[in-house]
Order: sequence, then structure tokens, then C-alpha cells
Amino acid sequence: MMFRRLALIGTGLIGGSLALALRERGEVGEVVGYSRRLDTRLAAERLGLIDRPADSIAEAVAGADLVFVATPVKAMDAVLGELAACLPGDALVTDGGSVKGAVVERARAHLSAGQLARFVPGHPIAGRERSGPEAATADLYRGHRVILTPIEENRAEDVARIEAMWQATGARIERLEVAHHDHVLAATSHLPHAAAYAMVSALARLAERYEVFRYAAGGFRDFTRIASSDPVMWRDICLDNRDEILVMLDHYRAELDCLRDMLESADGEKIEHYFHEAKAVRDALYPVAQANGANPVSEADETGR
Ligand SMILES: NC(=O)c1ccc[n+]([C@@H]2O[C@H](COP(=O)([O-])OP(=O)(O)OC[C@H]3O[C@@H](n4cnc5c(N)ncnc54)[C@H](O)[C@@H]3O)[C@@H](O)[C@H]2O)c1
Ligand SMILES: O=C(O)C(=O)C[C@]1(C(=O)O)C=C[C@@H](O)C=C1
Repeated sequence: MMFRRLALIGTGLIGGSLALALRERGEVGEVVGYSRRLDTRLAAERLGLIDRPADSIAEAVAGADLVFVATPVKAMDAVLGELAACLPGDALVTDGGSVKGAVVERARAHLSAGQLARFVPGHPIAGRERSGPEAATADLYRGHRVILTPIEENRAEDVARIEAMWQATGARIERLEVAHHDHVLAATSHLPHAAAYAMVSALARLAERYEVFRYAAGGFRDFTRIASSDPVMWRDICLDNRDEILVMLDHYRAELDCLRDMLESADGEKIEHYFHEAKAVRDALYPVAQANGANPVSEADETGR
């Protein structure tokens, strides 16, 4: 058993799935959970994600040797501030936040030097458009990548323990430098979510929106599934990785303008070439991404909802 007591701060999809996976593998003795809302804590207990709910962060982390912070990234400011006052001396801390630079800044602002050394930032590249404790599953991370972004203060053996913890969930671990993580994820995750929200909004603002949504089919569903993701989580990600996402949005807008120009001039040859190029890139790269643990289609996709 790797850890005798795991404290979850945030008992939703990401925290709950880690707890389930570690319990299933027998790698954790007890799981104590704190989340801001009482009903979420009680749901996490009822669903077997945690052994017992705690009424405060201090109560949750008492006696813990591993603390996993899995709240929306902006809420981590207050969470890390509270943790600084109550973290047991031997506890390792890691997180699952989708942005790393802002989270590391928050950790540096709140934690003592000794606590910071034991904070190993991370990000599982696995998830879904549903959130909350009900969405958690033991196999969410199996076959997926988890990116660790160790900081210079970390000790190699602590990073190795967090790596081993994620390996136990079936994930494959990679390390990236903090700023590089935020640059890459702005492209692969944050831009697609922003584009999906914008696409749904564009259609929703049409006068004939009811008719449009009535006839929305597979293409609309595939493109916009992720616009059903949690708005608070995505507000926080957008604000925390604002500069990188602005660059990606400009880049995307330039492509839309380019396509618009081709269409305006009815240049069929150019349009076909443009689509050929994009198809070739996706056909070549997507199987690689899937083999690397890209998310399988969600249940919502499979059932056609
Ligand atoms: N959903 C995904 O696909 C996904 C994937 C990878 C990483 N992440 C990251 O993981 C983190 C958690 O996301 P999730 O999908 O599990 O969200 P979730 O909504 O399922 O769970 C969030 C939990 O945090 C709690 N919480 C919110 N504010 C809090 C506060 N101020 N103090 C204490 N608890 C608070 C909520 O009650 C809930 O238990 C986020 O930082 C997100 O960016 C999400
Ligand atoms: O599959 C999904 O629903 C996701 O959005 C998961 C996803 C992503 O791939 O962009 C979302 C946010 C993350 O931080 C990591 C993974």
C-alpha cells in the first residue's frame, strides 16, 4: 500500500476517480474527502468514493500522507492558503488542475519552503463533459497520459512517489516544464473547448435556433460535446491561461478568415486542397493520439444523446 490516508480536496470527477482507482488497486488505506458543498461530500461518501466526509480542509488532511487538490483552478488559491496552516509535516501534495503556471504561482504564494518542496503539480489528460461525484469512475485514467510538471523545489523521490501513484491508476506519466504544459494544453484542450462553446453560442443566437437544434446531427454532436463541460471549471481555465489561449484563438480566427476568403471567392480548388490537408493531418495523427490514450468516445456519444 502506497499511502495510508488520502485527503481529497474536491470530491468530483477528477478527485473521485483517483480515489476509486487507488482503492481498487489497494494502494490507499483510507480516503477522507472535503468539498465546499455538504451535499457533494455526502454524495461522494454514498457513492463509495470516500470513506468519510470532513467538515473542513484541516479535518480532511489531519493524519493524511497524500493530499490531492481537485477543485477548479481558481478555488485552489483559497485551498492552498488553508493547507499552509494545517498540512501534516510528512504529507505529499499534488493536484489535477488543467492549468499549471497559475497553480504553481498560488502554491509559491501560500506554502512554506518545506511545504512547497512536497507539492508536485500534475494534470491527468483524461476527463469528460460531465462533472461531480456521480461522474467519477475507477478506470478514468487507465491508458491515459498524466503530465507532471515538477518544480525546482521538489525532491526527486517525492516526484517519483507521485509518478508511481499515477502509474497505479493505469496512466502513463510524462513530465513537462510548467510553461510548456500551458502552451501545449492551450492548443490541444483549451482552444477546442473555447471553439465548442462559441459554436453552440453562434447557433443559439440564430432566430431559427429551435429549428437548427432540431436538425442538429452527428457533426454538431461531435464538435460540441465538450460545450456541456462545467462552466466554472472552464471560466477558471480560460482566465488562468488567458495569454496562451488568446494566441490560439487568434491563430484559429486566422484560419476561419482564410476559409471565409476562399469561400467568398468561390475557389473550389483551394477549398478542396485546404480540406485535403486538414484531413490528411487528422487521419495521420488521430490514431497516434488514440493509441496514446486520447479519450474514448463518451457514453453520451455512444448513445447518440
Ligand atoms: N473535467 C475534466 O475533464 C478535467 C480533466 C482534467 C483535469 N481537470 C481539472 O480537475 C479539477 C477538478 O475538475 P472536476 O472535473 O473534478 O470538477 P468537479 O466539479 O467534478 O469537482 C470539483 C470539486 O471541487 C469542489 N470545490 C469547488 N470549489 C471549491 C472550494 N472553493 N473549496 C473546496 N472544494 C471546492 C466541488 O464541490 C467538487 O467536489 C479542475 O481543476 C479541472 O481543471 C478536469
Ligand atoms: O474528454 C473530455 O471531455 C475532456 O474535455 C477532457 C480534457 C480534454 O481532453 O480537453 C479536458 C480538460 C482537461 O484538463 C483534460 C482533458
